[in-house]
Order: sequence, then C-alpha cells, then structure tokens
Amino acid sequence: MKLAIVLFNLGGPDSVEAIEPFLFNLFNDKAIIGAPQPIRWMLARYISSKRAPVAAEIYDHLGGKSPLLKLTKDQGEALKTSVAKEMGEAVEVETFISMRYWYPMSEDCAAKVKEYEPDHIVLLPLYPQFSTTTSESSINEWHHAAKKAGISAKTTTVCCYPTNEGFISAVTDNLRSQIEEATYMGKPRILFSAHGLPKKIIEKGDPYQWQVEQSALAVVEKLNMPNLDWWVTYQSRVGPLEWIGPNTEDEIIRAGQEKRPLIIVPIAFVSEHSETLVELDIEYKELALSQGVPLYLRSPAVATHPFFIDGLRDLVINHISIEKEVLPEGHEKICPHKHTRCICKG
Ligand SMILES: C=CC1=C(C)c2cc3[nH]c(cc4nc(cc5[nH]c(cc1n2)c(C)c5CCC(=O)O)C(CCC(=O)O)=C4C)c(C)c3C=C
Ligand SMILES: [Fe+2]
Ligand SMILES: [Fe+2]
Repeated sequence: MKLAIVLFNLGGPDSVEAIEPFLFNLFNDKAIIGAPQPIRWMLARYISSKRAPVAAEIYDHLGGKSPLLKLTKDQGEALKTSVAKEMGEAVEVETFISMRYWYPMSEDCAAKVKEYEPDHIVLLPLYPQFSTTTSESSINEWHHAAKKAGISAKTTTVCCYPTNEGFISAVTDNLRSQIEEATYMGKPRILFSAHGLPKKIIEKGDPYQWQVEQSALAVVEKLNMPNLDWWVTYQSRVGPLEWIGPNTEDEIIRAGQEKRPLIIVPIAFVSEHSETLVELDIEYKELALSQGVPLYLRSPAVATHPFFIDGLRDLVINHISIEKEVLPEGHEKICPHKHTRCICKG
C-alpha cells in the first residue's frame, strides 16, 4: 500500500518581499475575515499593507523570513521514518507539506501527491487543537486542490488531537526540564500560552479554546505536581476586535507585580516561528524583565521530540482503517455539543 501523509501548517514568508502577499493571503481567507467578496479582498489589501511594516520588523529578527517550512520538513522526515519503521514493508510512505498562506500551498502539494499515486491519503493538521481558522481552513483548501488535481485516493482526516499521549508527553517532558531549572528562584508560575482568536469566532461555536484548555489540563495531570501554579493565556492579538483572554501580556505584568518566576509553554504551536522566537523570546521577555519578573523561561515547541513524532505516527496508523472521513484521535467525537463548528464525525 502506498500511503501519503499531508501535513498542514500556516506557512510563513520566505523573503522580505513575501511578507505583504503572505499577509494578504491570510486576511483574504474567509475563515479569518468573514465578509463577502469583494469587500474581503479590499479589507485584506488594506490590512496587509498596514500590517506589513510591523510584520517586517518581526521577521527582521529571523533574518527576514519564517523558519516554519524548514522545521515542518524536519517533522515530515521524522514522521516518515517513524511510520515506515512501525509498518515495515507492507507500506510505502511519503509525507507532503501543504501550507495555507505561503508556499508550498495546497495546489503545489496536490500536484506532488498526484504524481506519487497513493492508495490512501491521511490529512494531518500540525495543529493539535481544531479551529475553523486553521485546521478547517486548510482541510477545505486541500479538498479544492485535490479535486482540481484529479486525486481520487481514499482520504481520511485527523481533525484534532488535543490530548494525544505523544503530544502531551513531549510538552510535559520539555516543561519538566524548565521547572527543574526554575526551582532555585522559588515556585514558578506556568503560563500555557496559545495563539488567541477573536471572541466572536468562539461564540459561533469554534472548539479551539475548549481544546486548548484540555491540552493544558492533560499536561498538568501528567506532571502530577502538588499545588502547581498554572494558567491558560492567549497571545498574538491583532486588529480591533475583542479577542479571547486572559491575555498573556497581562498575566506577565501580574507575575511581575507578584514577583513570580515564569515559565511560558507554547501549547498550540508545535514548531518555532515568529510567535515563539520573537513574540515570546524577545518581546514578552523584555516586558517580563521590565515588570519585575525575577526569572523568565520559555519551554521549546515540541518540534521533532520523539514522543510527539511517535504520537503523530500512532494517529496516522490508526486513521488508515477508519470508515468515516473525519475523526479526532480515539475516533469518538470529543467536543461538547455547544461547539457546533467541530467537524469530527465520531
Ligand atoms: C494555533 C495556531 C494559530 C491560530 C489559531 C491563528 C489564528 C490567527 N492568526 C491571525 C493573524 C496572524 N497570524 C500570523 C502568523 C501565524 N499564526 C500562526 C498560528 C495561528 N494563527 C502561525 C503558525 C503563524 C506563522 C508565523 C511564522 O511563520 O512566522 C500573522 C503574521 C505575523 C504577524 O504579522 O504577526 C498574522 C497577522 C489571525 C487574525 C487569526 C485568527 C482570526
Ligand atoms: Fe496567526
Ligand atoms: Fe471536535
């Protein structure tokens, strides 16, 4: 059997010139800005041109481009090796990358998958927690591209895996090292910081916030440390809308007032990129130190941590034989009913 695993992520600019068109693609996505066309197109033009200089300063810290594609390729290679080792000669496996807002995008990816001629395709978002703005947007875009490319192989989708054993073990393993490092300064406070979302997206039934909370809770349970001081917070707010909270920056200021050592854990990003390497490591660190936080540590993203990669491997293998098209890990619907925008068919 020939197996294709399609990995989804957001993508990032690969040059300074790519910053504005990348932002345009992001804001022209109806999952991000719900306005009809051509209003959305005009808004996207306006917002991306306004945001581009701010984003350029951010990417300047990273040599003018995002490291996300290279790091996603590393994850793809590690996953391919892990699946091949587990499944042996019965399966020939290849991983493919489909980015949502910069290259390689779904059309580029679909062309490569078509050429590979798989018997089965597993769609695997590199977002453990499902959101309409990330996983669903990427999955929809893939289906358009796959249809256009004439791909007819059986396709199954992992919609989400917020409490996947491998993911949670990898986050916990990274965090444990940070806690050991912080202990000489007293009891640390842990902020599980996730990318925020506009509040109205959650109010329309997006399960992302609920799933982020499940991930944090699972890490805390796995750590099994008495009286842990932990909070879930949200970062990366952009635009004029009200976003979900508490805001990571506000919690950093509070930790400064209370003189608490801080450990920040990226709980919704599985790779390093501008929002970890610049926002967390430079901007929020400066804020923390200026506000009197005595120690500021940041747990690394799970990247190619063997626990995480083996968790992804198990998800893929368990999804090859499912009958329904879209299922979460464990093949049972996990989101409470009020999260009506959940797409899983369990
Ligand atoms: C869990 C992951 C993410 C969610 C949810 C998400 C929603 C979301 N993002 C924006 C606006 C921007 N995001 C930007 C970059 C970016 N965002 C994520 C992840 C999620 N976004 C990633 C992985 C990245 C890539 C960063 C990189 O490669 O360097 C940016 C560009 C950077 C900047 O200008 O700050 C914007 C803008 C919105 C509006 C939104 C939900 C509505
Ligand atoms: Fe984002
Ligand atoms: Fe769900």
